[in-house]
Amino acid sequence: MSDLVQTPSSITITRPDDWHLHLRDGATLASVLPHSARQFARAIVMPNLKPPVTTTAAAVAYRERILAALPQGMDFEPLMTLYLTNNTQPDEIVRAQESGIVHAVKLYPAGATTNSDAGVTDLSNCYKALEKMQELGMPFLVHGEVTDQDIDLFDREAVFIERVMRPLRRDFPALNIVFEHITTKHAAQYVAEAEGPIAATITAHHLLYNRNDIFKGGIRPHYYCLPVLKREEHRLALVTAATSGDERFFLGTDSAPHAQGAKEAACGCAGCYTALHAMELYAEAFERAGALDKLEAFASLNGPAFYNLPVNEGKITLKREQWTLPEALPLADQQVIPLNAGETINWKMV
Ligand SMILES: NC(=O)N[C@@H](CC(=O)O)C(=O)O
Ligand SMILES: [Zn+2]
Ligand SMILES: [Zn+2]
Repeated sequence: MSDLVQTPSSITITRPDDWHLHLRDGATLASVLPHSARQFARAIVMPNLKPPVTTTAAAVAYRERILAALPQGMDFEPLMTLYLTNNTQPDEIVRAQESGIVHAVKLYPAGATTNSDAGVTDLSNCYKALEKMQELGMPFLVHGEVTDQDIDLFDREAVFIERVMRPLRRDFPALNIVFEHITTKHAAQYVAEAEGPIAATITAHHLLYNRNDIFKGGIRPHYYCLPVLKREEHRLALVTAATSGDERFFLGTDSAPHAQGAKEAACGCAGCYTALHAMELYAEAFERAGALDKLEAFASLNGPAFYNLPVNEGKITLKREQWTLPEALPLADQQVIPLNAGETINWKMV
């Protein structure tokens, strides 16, 4: 008798959601939105536009632009977020909560990542707003990296846990927190073991790749994102967390479109574009871990439970079928190079 587990040729799960997505705005939004709307029923939409989405009024207007850009016949619900600044007032949190369309507030430590210049320089500036969020049950989404230039780039997430996350959670033990796009064994372990309301999103690329992939045969800018890919031991810890069934871990693609020229540059932007084929990449990662049976919890059930939203009604099917990704996709009047451009992958969403 063989103990080899046969991979199923297809898998059908509840329609998934993307709990961390960059849709941008204008013509770029129109280019990328159909990809996400095909893959996901809903998405937590990141507010790091230029200028950032710092008010409920701006979030309402942005949501309307997203819905206006949605092709006829597609069914997709954008879940809006506010960009926290040093000056965000508790009143703004109340307005956000009352709007019914803002589902979270996002922390960008100033200078940590793309369009974070208006971000928070010190969380102590935000304690009134955080108190209000805790009181109202408004989730706080955290880009968890310190920005000190004297901290090694690869250590910034682990240092953030000690310097920012622990004090934050000590001072606001009932605040609902999502540690966004975790990349280290330190973050995975911290989230799995912490007491109180905390969860984490994990991208497909952090489940599939490690930092060697950024430098395979030369520098590969399309594998550069923040937080940057880490060592293999960290990737393995993320796979263990995602496939554990622990409801604290759920799907967030962090698909982040940048024009080809902005990535293939002397100072290239951070962000991987996976909106076209995200579920296929997650299926690949879960299959390799022998855990396809855990994909539905991670992609479709754990996120709604954390955000206190209903689970989607529809289903999607992923087939074991090879297909080749395009070399490039239109992005406004330029193009975006998707992750895995020109490569053949093993799963296909029907
Ligand atoms: N992840 C990235 O590398 N980039 C994101 C910003 C972010 O999520 O930190 C972007 O907006 O391009
Ligand atoms: Zn981020
Ligand atoms: Zn992001």
